[in-house]
Amino acid sequence: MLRYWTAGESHGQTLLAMVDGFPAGVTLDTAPIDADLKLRQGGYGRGGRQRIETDTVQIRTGVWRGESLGSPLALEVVNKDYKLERLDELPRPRPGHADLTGSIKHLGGIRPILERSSARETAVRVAAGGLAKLLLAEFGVKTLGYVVELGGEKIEPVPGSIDEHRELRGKSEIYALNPERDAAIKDLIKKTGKAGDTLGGVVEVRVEGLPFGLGTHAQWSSKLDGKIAQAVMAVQAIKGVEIGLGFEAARRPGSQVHDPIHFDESQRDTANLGFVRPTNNAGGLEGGMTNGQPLVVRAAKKPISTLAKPLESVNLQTKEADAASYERSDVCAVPAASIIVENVVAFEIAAALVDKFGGDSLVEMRARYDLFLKMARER
Ligand SMILES: Cc1cc2nc3c(=O)[nH]c(=O)nc-3n(C[C@H](O)[C@H](O)[C@H](O)COP(=O)(O)O)c2cc1C
Ligand SMILES: C=C(O[C@@H]1CC(C(=O)O)=C[C@@H](OP(=O)(O)O)[C@H]1O)C(=O)O
Repeated sequence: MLRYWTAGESHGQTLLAMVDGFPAGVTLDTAPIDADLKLRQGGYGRGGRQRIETDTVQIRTGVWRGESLGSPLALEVVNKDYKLERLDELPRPRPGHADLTGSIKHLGGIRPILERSSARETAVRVAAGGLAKLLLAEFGVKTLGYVVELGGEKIEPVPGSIDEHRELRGKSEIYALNPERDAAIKDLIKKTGKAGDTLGGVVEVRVEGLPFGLGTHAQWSSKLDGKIAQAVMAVQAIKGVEIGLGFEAARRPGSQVHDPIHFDESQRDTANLGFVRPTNNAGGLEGGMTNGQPLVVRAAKKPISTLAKPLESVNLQTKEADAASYERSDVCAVPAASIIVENVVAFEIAAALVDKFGGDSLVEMRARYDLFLKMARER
């Protein structure tokens, strides 16, 4: 079973992800993981913290001569802005953040809560997802996350392959796939920030090259749609998850939702085994299993809760009305969220791949993957 946990405070010494169940024999190149970490720090609208940090991953355990050992991996991203001595401070709780509820739940202060609830922790979730993507790449699986809506403005991707789209995302400061929209959306973020406010948006993740049958129909807790929904909803500030048509499917008759099944002999040797679908409204998942089509997941991110023009709050000692605390903050982190959501989805897919094909070693996984494709084609 491939799984991970994270540890670390936003302004603590370091952030850690412990990854368990990762197969032996995978070449662990940290360059693509560092590239993801850099993207996660970027995107137009990020605040002052990102000028302090330069995130890179160190793989502390589970690696020998550049290859995974099949033992647990400890991934580390060190914080530069280390200042935990401020744990005793008592800021005013920010509406929308974990401050008020966390401090009551733990019968303590706000700072210990904000230190751990902070999305700084997503640096090591992205690192764990980046590691998972190294495994996925061995099986020809490609992932991409990008922004499709920001501040209520839809940003329709221009047509293109996943590789062309990766290039487009690389050139966009808002990580969208429509270069004509960048300037206006950046302007919107700038104006909103100047007004002391913040913006949310919608990100989409596409995954291509998936074989049939990752996940299962047989047990609720192992259905891949459920696993993906949990991983994505557990990203800070994500408030909704859709797979394929998502909520729109509820508004249409069945004939305009379900994807007809055709067979194309020329695609028999690809991951879809020749079963092609003229539409992909299911977003690549039927019955909790991948169905040979691209996976399409969308996530709604709420606006940042820390406002430069703070909302009403309460002084927790005097219980008197006072403005919520503000030091510094992102104005918009939707582009960063597209990378985070991509990587948490990638981890769940890698976990499902390990479940299906065995996670002891890459060579065994490959042999079992090839055997499965052969048996599925010949059945
Ligand atoms: C990439 C990213 C950056 C974030 N930056 C901030 C920030 O600068 N200030 C803030 O108040 N919230 C920020 N958030 C959101 C909070 O972490 C989040 O709203 C909070 O932990 C409460 O959790 P919830 O929104 O999931 O209920 C960010 C979220 C993400 C994904
Ligand atoms: C540090 C990161 O994001 C942080 C997420 C965050 C929050 O409340 O979630 C609050 C801010 O922290 P700070 O008060 O130190 O500026 C963000 O910068 C990061 O993503 O690397």
